[in-house]
Amino acid sequence: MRRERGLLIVLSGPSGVGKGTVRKELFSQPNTNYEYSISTTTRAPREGEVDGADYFFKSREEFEQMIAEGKLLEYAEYVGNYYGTPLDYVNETLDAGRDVFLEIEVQGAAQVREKVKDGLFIFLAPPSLSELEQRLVGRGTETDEVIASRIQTARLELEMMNLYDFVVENDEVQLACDRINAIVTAEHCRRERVEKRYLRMLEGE
Ligand SMILES: Nc1ncnc2c1ncn2[C@@H]1O[C@H](COP(=O)(O)OP(=O)(O)OP(=O)(O)O)[C@@H](O)[C@H]1O
Ligand SMILES: Nc1nc2c(ncn2[C@@H]2O[C@H](COP(=O)(O)O)[C@@H](O)[C@H]2O)c(=O)[nH]1
Repeated sequence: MRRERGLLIVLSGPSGVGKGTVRKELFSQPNTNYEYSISTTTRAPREGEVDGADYFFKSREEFEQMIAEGKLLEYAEYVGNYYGTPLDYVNETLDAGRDVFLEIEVQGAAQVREKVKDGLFIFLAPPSLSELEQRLVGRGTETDEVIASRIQTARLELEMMNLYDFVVENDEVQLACDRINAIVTAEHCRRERVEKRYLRMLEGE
């Protein structure tokens, strides 16, 4: 029997909105059925970050080699560093019938949108721009200059939210997780219904 391909779930949104926080909370819940795709980056590890768990940390040369060899589903240069999604892991996991969860910035999400027509695209939005800035400042991982650059980029990114299937506000982490889980569940139901309708139609031919 043919195994059904998994669903590719893309969570995107501006830096500091809480994508990583929401993703970690989602994956800490025992009933979560998604597989997280670990990205590769040329950014230096932050304190406490582990190679192979938070990111696969690479040199620019290594990353450019991966681009040249077609090993990335998407990649983007974001505020001075490369970030990308390893292609093989995504394909192998989807082929095994498991859902894959990407947490990526908006340029990369736009590339995936072009390539994976049946993906599920969710934009995580902040309650306000000032709250976004407070979160970036409060995280304390970037210099003032980088924060200013990320806020400037965020203004452009927010304009792209209408290109997504769903916009989820991250006012409270648990609420945002509940909304995402509800969207994924609904998407599974919708696809199942469409497939069943097709099967009935084909049987009637
Ligand atoms: N709902 C929330 N309410 C208040 N603070 C939040 C909320 N969600 C996340 N934060 C805080 O905002 C900061 C940024 O969150 P996080 O690092 O998850 O953002 P991000 O979107 O993954 O950023 P980046 O894209 O730069 O990796 C963190 O300090 C986090 O604790
Ligand atoms: N296009 C991609 N963007 C990615 C990927 N992995 C992470 N990201 C995004 O980059 C920014 C910055 O991340 P940070 O860890 O330096 O704060 C953030 O928006 C991430 O979501 C990826 O594989 N592709």
